Amino acid sequence: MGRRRFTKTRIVNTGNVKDRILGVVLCGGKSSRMGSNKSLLPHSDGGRFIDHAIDQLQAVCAEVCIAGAANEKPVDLNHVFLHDNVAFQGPITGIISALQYASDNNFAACLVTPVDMPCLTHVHLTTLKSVWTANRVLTCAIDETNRLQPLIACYPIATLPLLKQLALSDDRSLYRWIATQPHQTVLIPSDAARNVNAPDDL
Ligand SMILES: Nc1nc2c(ncn2[C@@H]2O[C@H](COP(=O)(O)OP(=O)(O)OP(=O)(O)O)[C@@H](O)[C@H]2O)c(=O)[nH]1
Repeated sequence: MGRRRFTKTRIVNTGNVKDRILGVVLCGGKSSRMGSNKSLLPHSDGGRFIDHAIDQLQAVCAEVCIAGAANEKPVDLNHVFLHDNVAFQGPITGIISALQYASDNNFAACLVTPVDMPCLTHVHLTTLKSVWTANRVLTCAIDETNRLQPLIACYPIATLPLLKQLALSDDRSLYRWIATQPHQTVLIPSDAARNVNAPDDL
């Protein structure tokens, strides 16, 4: 009798390709509290944080890219890597680069996730995507404490000029900005939105 081979379950892209959503993993920043690049931390599923984030987005998006600083690109990944045009200006820089790339390549929106939320899965992203698809307005996760999670969100291409303006303004808070915009929210468990910032969070 032959030995049974166990292979990692492949997540199938069940999304409608016509939706043309670009998945974006935000992996820039200083990781100063962690003291090392959070993208490369080992995930309990066997890969690294960045592999986990890519896998989850790949399940729901037509294409996945990575947005970060030039020196952060893991050499083994073939995904499009969008370099921040200004270093360490926060995640808004990565979202703007991704929306620009999405606009140039005929995508309708960017589904953004941070690299440092290891419990966020394609199940949450599928819900976010279906709510986006229903109305096609800025769609942002909220956790169980009712807090907006701007780094788990679907940004339509039309938000690109607005975000460019925001990046130049005195208050660059995505959190406060989204609250002023037409948007819809999707409830996700607080555990899914728990981010890992420091070694003690692991
Ligand atoms: N592309 C890009 N992503 C960023 C940038 N700053 C933070 N991020 C990402 O946004 C998410 C939240 O980052 P934070 O925890 O606020 O910041 P950090 O730089 O990772 O960590 P600290 O230095 O400890 O604050 C993570 O996925 C980061 O990789 C940036 O300047 N550019």
